Amino acid sequence: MLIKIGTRGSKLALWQAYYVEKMLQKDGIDTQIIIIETKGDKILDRSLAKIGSKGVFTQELEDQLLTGAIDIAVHSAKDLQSSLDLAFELIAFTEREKANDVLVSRNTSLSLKSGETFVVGTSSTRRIAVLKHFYPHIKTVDMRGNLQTRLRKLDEGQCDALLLAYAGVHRMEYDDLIAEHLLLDEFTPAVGQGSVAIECASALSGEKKALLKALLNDEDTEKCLLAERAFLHKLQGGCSVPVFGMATLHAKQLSMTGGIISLDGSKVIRKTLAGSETYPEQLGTAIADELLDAGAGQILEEIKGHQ
Ligand SMILES: NCc1[nH]cc(CCC(=O)O)c1CC(=O)O
Repeated sequence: MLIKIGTRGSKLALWQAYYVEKMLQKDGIDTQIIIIETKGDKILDRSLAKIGSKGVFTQELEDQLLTGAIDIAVHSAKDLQSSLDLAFELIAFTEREKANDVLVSRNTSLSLKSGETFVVGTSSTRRIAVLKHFYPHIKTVDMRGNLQTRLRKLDEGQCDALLLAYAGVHRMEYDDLIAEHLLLDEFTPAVGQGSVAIECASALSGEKKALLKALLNDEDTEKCLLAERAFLHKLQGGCSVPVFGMATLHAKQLSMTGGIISLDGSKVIRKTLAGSETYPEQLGTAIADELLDAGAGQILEEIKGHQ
């Protein structure tokens, strides 16, 4: 059997595609990697919030799923919208890498905790808001582009450090530049961070779907991601809204922390609940409901007014 794998062309995206390819090849499946450029790759001079985050990294891949030019699209799970069109399905989530954020710099003695003032490059509304809340002495500059572009900007002196997902830094083998691992209680990651999601057209054959799920899906990660994505869906957050959420599964106990932070970092609402691993979506939805009861709707309105 041949599986055609669609991916964006950045180094991190290709790492993810090769990772998936290796898992398939191990079981004797033939593969072909097809690189597809998305709007998010082409437009680098505007923030994601301004482009309109919906589908910026996924639209062109979905177009090719429909034509059959590719069988699967490989995504960073956190780049995916919280709900897909009915014509598409997520059939697998790969085992999650450590989900925390890291501070990256050529000067690895830098630390947010030190109280020293320095400039951090990031364009994530979540990371900017969390910095303002916990580390108001830190200055930020907007920084988009793939990891290699950001590192170049760091080397050009546009900032002293970057705030990035550990998963991407590790996969690109930049571990030596990690100055600090950030706490999950402060920098709770974006929904899906660290996992690779496999999308297919709903019309893909049942045989291919079953095989792909069997070879690529990590059930524990899937349960966590289902909870997180239900949470995101209920709060209607795209990747440009500073909503965060992370579920974990220990000894069959599913637990999740989810929250929202205002853009200026002044208001944070965060809840942690435990739930049943059999119904992960219920847990995500319950956390979203608790946040809405605690005033999340008002923060969401403020953010929409801003963009
Ligand atoms: N928004 C871009 C993006 N999408 C996925 C990752 C990192 C890897 C991952 O979480 O799977 C990154 C870069 C970053 O946030 O540092």
